Amino acid sequence: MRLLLASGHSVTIFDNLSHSKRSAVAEAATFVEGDLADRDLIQTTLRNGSFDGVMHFAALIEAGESMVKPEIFFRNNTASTLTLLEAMLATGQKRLVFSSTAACYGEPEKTPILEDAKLEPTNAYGESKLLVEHILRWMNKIHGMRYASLRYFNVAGAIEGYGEAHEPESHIIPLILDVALGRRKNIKIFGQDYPTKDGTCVRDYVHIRDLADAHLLALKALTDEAKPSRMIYNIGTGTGFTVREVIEAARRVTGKAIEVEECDRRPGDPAVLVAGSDRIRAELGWNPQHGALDEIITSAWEWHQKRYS
Ligand SMILES: NC(=O)c1ccc[n+]([C@@H]2O[C@H](COP(=O)([O-])OP(=O)(O)OC[C@H]3O[C@@H](n4cnc5c(N)ncnc54)[C@H](O)[C@@H]3O)[C@@H](O)[C@H]2O)c1
Ligand SMILES: O=c1ccn([C@@H]2O[C@H](COP(=O)(O)OP(=O)(O)O[C@H]3O[C@H](CO)[C@@H](O)[C@H](O)[C@H]3O)[C@@H](O)[C@H]2O)c(=O)[nH]1
Repeated sequence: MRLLLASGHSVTIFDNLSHSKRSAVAEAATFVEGDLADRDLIQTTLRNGSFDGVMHFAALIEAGESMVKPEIFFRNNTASTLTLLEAMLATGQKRLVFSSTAACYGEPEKTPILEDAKLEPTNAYGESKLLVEHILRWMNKIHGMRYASLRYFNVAGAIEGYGEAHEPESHIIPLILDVALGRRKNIKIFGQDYPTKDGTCVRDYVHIRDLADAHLLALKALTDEAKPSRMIYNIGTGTGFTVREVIEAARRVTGKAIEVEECDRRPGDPAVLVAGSDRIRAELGWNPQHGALDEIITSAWEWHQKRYS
């Protein structure tokens, strides 16, 4: 949103505020409070403006929760996305950037994961997003909908006063920083027996600023009819870190001890998710600048302290 505004775009945010606050929306953006399931309101919103494209971020995002209540993920992430797509078709809006996920892959056969790797999610969250990718393929084939599906790996870090906060918080870096700030007693490590160098899960952490750049590039490509009408890209750095390494990096950055508690595995977590992102680098010129883990955590820490101190 902030990068779009800074690049001269007008932005309309459509969100039901189920997992966010109105205050996160920049003053310069138009805000519509509504649910993805409300086709009439989406259509009215699309008709009220002139849009280069739709960026679709709205979703339930906790892989762990999806293994307890899968039905709400299929309803909210899959069925309601279909409602959005129907509204787009009805209003002649044919460009979409979709927030997909590394969770579409499941447990990879090879690392780094390339976009044509097998797609076998290990959690219902990933499946709910993969189903959208399948729907999009047909929307492209039959209706000519132009789309970019960006499979984010683990997004983290902060930019220009905007950082990572989920409601409730479930993500590893903000949780660790909560411990550093004394807002939580310890960080739980989910699983110590994964086939990784220290037994904890490996993830590829990508800075939110680099992710935002990828969205702008994708939108630009969608408006260029000479570019492919269907794009699928991994968004990650190509370097993975174990949970213990992330905690160690946070200790370095914050100077705090950060107590840990060793816990059982969280159902549905793949052992290793590391991106091969050469395709978006080659085709769209994506050039991530903020990939170093310490830099990501430093930006997150600065933001976290301001927010909660
Ligand atoms: N954070 C990550 O590491 C990560 C990684 C891969 C993919 N993604 C995807 O990126 C997107 C954004 O994730 P985030 O981390 O900012 O999560 P978030 O929870 O902060 O943002 C999701 C937003 O969607 C809204 N929303 C949910 N359901 C809605 C509905 N039915 N109608 C309207 N609004 C609704 C929520 O209120 C919230 O503001 C999601 O689609 C997520 O699956 C995130
Ligand atoms: O208290 C915690 C929280 C997480 N973890 C572990 O830390 C890693 C990262 O977990 P988390 O931050 O919850 O992210 P993921 O479950 O990897 O999922 C994120 O990254 C995915 C892409 O890789 C996205 O699709 C999801 O939306 C996003 O939540 C995982 O191995 C977890 O098991 C812990 O050990 N303790």
